[in-house]
Amino acid sequence: MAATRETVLFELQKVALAGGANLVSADMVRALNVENGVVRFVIEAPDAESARGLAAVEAEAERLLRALPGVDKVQIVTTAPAGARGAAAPQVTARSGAGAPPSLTIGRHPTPQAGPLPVSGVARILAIGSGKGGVGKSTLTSNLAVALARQGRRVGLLDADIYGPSQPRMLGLTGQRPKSDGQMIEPLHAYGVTVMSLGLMMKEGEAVVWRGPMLMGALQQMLNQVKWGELDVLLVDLPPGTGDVQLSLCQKAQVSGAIIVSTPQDVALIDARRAIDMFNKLKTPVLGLVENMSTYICPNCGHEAHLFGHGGVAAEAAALDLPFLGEIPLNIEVRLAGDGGAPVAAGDGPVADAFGRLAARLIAGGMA
Ligand SMILES: Nc1ncnc2c1ncn2[C@@H]1O[C@H](COP(=O)(O)OP(=O)(O)OP(=O)(O)O)[C@@H](O)[C@H]1O
Repeated sequence: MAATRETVLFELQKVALAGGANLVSADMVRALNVENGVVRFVIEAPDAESARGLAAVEAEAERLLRALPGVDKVQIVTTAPAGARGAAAPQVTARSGAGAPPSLTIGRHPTPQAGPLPVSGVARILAIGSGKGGVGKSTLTSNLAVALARQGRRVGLLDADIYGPSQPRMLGLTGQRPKSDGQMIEPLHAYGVTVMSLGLMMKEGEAVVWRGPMLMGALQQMLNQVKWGELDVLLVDLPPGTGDVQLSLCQKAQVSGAIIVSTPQDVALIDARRAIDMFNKLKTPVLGLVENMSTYICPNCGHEAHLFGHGGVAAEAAALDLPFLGEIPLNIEVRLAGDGGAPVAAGDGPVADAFGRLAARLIAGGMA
């Protein structure tokens, strides 16, 4: 029997932390990915000092997961957000991956730069963020990119979700490698979208263990050493939360705005608020909110249900005086299509239409 996200989370609930909480109840598990017998996730500690004290917790989590049937490999990265109490510098430690950056030229220290710069040939950069992991930010990014391309826009997608780069899989590019002449990288293309992902520069299953400055350098390279060509819009799929990548992107590139993805539950909305706060502090305009996993329509009987509630994100947008950009239904096709490397927005049907409407709204508003 294959391990699933649910069985993994069940095991992780058994990993106790000091003070009586566990890894799941303390909301420290990020970017959980269970695929082909490999379990990967990030433990996000509140600060570097706590991160250093989590070796026993990591070991216990690894022991429990390895005992699950169908699990061949477990990769855990422990991280603490930049600037958190006790963190002299952004900290990332890893159990696997041996600490070395990828052998390719990606992942170097940043070159000095006065302030945010435009990316040559790219008219707009849109950051797609979320406060919480697993709300469908990567799914939304790939499908929105495809929907925009279908409406005639020249679209690029940069997968900067270093903890769990999923765009190569979602866009059917697994196994393909971009070519590099040592100076510039030739991006890949899928469904009319120009694609680059840090995941494409790493060996399969390799955990990213770069520290803050290294990350900043890698992101700078992704922006400036990739042959993006002429683009109307470059979508950047950010990792969940409010960490180094968000900070680096907004410091290095002239980001036109951020779109925040959330599910309707209160707990996701609380985290979404944090993400909005961060973009405000970074002086990056928040262009609006999108509700994912909104209404569930039963494929058999057409009955509509609101598994995670409905309308929470629209209400939040109104409360924060931000535009509500649209909603994407919860639909099994979205997941199957993403897992199968053929985004649902590339086809026809109600979900593809929902992404089409979102794309049209952004184009009409001059955002894409
Ligand atoms: N509207 C939807 N309907 C059904 N399944 C969805 C929907 N949106 C996303 N999913 C599924 O939910 C899971 C998480 O989505 P995704 O990886 O896009 O989230 P994320 O926010 O990018 O997560 P991470 O924290 O890993 O970056 C995936 O299996 C995806 O296929």
